[in-house]
Amino acid sequence: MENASKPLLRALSGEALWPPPFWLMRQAGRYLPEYRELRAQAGDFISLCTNPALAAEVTLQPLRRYGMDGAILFSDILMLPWAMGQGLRYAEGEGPLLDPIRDAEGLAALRPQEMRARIAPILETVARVREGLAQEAPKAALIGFAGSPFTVACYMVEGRGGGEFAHARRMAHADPALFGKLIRLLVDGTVDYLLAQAEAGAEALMLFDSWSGLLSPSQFRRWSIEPTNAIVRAIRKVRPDIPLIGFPRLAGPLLAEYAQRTGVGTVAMDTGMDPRWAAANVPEGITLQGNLDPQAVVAGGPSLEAEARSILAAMRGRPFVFNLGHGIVPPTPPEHVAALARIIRIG
Ligand SMILES: Cc1c2[nH]c(c1CCC(=O)O)Cc1[nH]c(c(CCC(=O)O)c1C)Cc1[nH]c(c(CCC(=O)O)c1C)Cc1[nH]c(c(CCC(=O)O)c1C)C2
Repeated sequence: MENASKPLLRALSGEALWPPPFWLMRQAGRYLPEYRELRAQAGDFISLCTNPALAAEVTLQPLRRYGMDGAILFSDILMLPWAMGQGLRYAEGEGPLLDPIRDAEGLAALRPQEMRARIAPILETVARVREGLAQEAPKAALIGFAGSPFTVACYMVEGRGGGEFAHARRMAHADPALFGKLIRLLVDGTVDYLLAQAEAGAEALMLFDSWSGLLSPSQFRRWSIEPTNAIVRAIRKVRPDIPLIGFPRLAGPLLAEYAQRTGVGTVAMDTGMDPRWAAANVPEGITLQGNLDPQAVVAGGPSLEAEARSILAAMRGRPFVFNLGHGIVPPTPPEHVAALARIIRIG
């Protein structure tokens, strides 16, 4: 299937389509009973992410129910540090736990040279999802992804989520040489990882920068915009046309500078971003994506409809991909997602 016939790829490449294409962050996952069943079969989360048959199946599950225009590879941003040898486990109810890296010795213990071998099953998943889409959903495009260097570094230094990443942000100020070394390692690893996904069949690539909004403006430029721009330039040398989506969550007005300076063709808006402000301040040629509150989908009813319609109204006439402002949450009733899909399809 050519790019020309896939609405998501057209919108990501700058075309204003109406109704807009849509997909939803974390569209595969715990809110779906069929996911919970498969997850129970796989055992732990890392086993699921490294089992190509099961991970491909989980990736396709939401498309069967809702007909999204995009499938996002089922994996996690922390599979990159895992592939570089950092200890990682997912504790029930606690989220990811890593062996924290706080000094030069910790950083030197990583084994980036092993990354390619360890991601092999993830690349196999990408290839299987492409085959599955060709059979079941030929107009849907496959999105590959990675975390941005800063966001991944937050987890690598802190060892866990759930807070404000004080150790990571402090290291960025107190020892920028060490933090910069970690960021450079991640820039190189992310370029390799994303290009490998593209080679295996990913048709668009997204960088999740979930925590860059915690940074001061000067630190945001140094640790989010600059590394993202380095990744974009390196990918563009090999794949000049592959659509790239950046998601600098909680960036506020720095979203405009991120859009101008990183080189990504699409910026994703978080829940707090006013889509009218983004439409006025992000250059016209850049596609916008977002930004319905995931809690509106949990609630459903008139608020879901009104919120979705106001985003659609703000984005009309502009290259746009409808999505949420952050990931779907587990208590979301599956029928509310179906209602949302109907609202978007009407436009
Ligand atoms: C379903 C899932 C994922 N990760 C985690 C889970 C829950 C694990 C389970 O089933 O128990 C653990 C898992 N992994 C992570 C977390 C968040 C930890 C925290 O609170 O800091 C959890 C619970 C870290 C993570 N992981 C991700 C981000 C960036 C986006 C965001 O901000 O939400 C982040 C920050 C990306 C991610 N994560 C995932 C995907 C692919 C699926 C899809 O989108 O449909 C993607 C793109 C999948």
